[in-house]
Amino acid sequence: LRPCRNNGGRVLPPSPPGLPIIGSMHQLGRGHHHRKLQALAQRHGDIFLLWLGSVPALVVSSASVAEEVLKNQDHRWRQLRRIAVVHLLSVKRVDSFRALREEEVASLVARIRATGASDDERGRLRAVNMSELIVSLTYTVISKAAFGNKLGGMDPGSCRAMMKEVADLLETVAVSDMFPRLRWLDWATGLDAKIGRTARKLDNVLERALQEHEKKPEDEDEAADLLDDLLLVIKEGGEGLNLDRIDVKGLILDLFIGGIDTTSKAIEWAMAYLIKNPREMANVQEEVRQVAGPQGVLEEHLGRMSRHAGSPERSHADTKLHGYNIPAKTRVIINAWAIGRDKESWENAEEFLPERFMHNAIDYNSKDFRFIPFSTGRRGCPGIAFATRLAELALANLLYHFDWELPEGQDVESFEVMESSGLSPSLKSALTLVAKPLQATLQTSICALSEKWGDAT
Ligand code: HEM
Repeated sequence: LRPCRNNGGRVLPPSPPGLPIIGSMHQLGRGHHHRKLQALAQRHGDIFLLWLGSVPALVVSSASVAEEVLKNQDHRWRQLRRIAVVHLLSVKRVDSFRALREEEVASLVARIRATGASDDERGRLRAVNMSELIVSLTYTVISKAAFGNKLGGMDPGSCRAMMKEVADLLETVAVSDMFPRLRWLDWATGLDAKIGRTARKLDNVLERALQEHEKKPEDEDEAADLLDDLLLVIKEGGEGLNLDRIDVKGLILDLFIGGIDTTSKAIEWAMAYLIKNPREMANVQEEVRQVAGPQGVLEEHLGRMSRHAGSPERSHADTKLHGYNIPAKTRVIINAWAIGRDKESWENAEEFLPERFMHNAIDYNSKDFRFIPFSTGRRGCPGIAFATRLAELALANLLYHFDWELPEGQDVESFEVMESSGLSPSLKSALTLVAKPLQATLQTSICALSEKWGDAT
């Protein structure tokens, strides 16, 4: 209808044909939006406008346009974000949690051994739900880092259930997101009430954790956690700080929402792709086992491995991008998934080739816009060091301590590495694997050798 709509002399980006009232919403369907947006970009270009009801959204699908948006178009700067970057998630502070990470990863390995141990007379190992164990690892590490060993007096099970409620709400599309004038419909459908209930529950938990920390005597022996740090920053009041309780609770909640699922899914996806690509699995296991010590992988080993890796935004004012006029309040969707698979940027874009990232050839931390899992610029992820340290340590230990197989009846060819729908998609089905402990594997090889060569071995 309007490949290059001219709006009062202003040239808007091209947009797919829309329907009355709903605009282009029907093009998005119910899930896998990153794939649908990629297909639309193939037809309409790296930068196009999508009408979500009456709300315009600019979709960016190439590294060069993403660079322009993230570097130059974003002038926001938030005080809270600065605290997260400078005080809570700095490399130095992340270093200080090394013992916590190593302890929790060792406990993950022990849990896999225990859960997967054989319970039948043929000595067959049991399949382990790795998705569940991995998310429990990231949840424990982040909550202990944020609230200390007592987890702010929270019962871990109910806290996780509550975080799931929050994540589900974040994925719910409110009518008012698409049609701001129909805000009353969110009240009528009960969405407002549901949000209110979850917010109150969340606030109670965070308030309790906050009060416990405020009561804590200054000379208490227990090591400081991120909530202690935050209270100290506020007390010292530097940098013109003017934060209230809601800000403090909001920031801690951000760490939970931003950190737990993202990091566990990164580990889960890496495991799934390695299972699907046995040659890559063998290569990376060989390297991990050469570098690690007898106890497994410690953080000091990671740097010696060559495979070690060194919400919609809104434009606030009318602006120009690639020759197009972008009206104020347009949402911006950067399809990092499509950018990471762009054939212009990547050879064999759809293939799983970890060698691309060997020796840190590609900088995923803001300099190379062809690969931006953590976004970049002032909206970029402040938890990048926290996430990569934990994910690398966990993954390296999983690969060191076990050989991995699919459960009986499944084979690599039919194993589907496919994502679910949702804000940060996980695998469509939980990752269930058989973990053969290293010792058992060695023993099996020795037995095989003995059979082959007889007693001489
Ligand atoms: C592999 C793991 C992770 C990935 C892929 C990831 C990715 C991202 C991305 C793409 C954003 C920008 C979202 C936007 O544009 O609105 C973001 C924001 C954020 N991330 Fe992460 N993240 C990860 C882990 C973590 C961890 C472990 C933490 C904290 C412990 C964390 C804390 C945050 C926070 C607080 C924000 C919001 C920043 C702001 O509002 O300015 N993330 N993350």
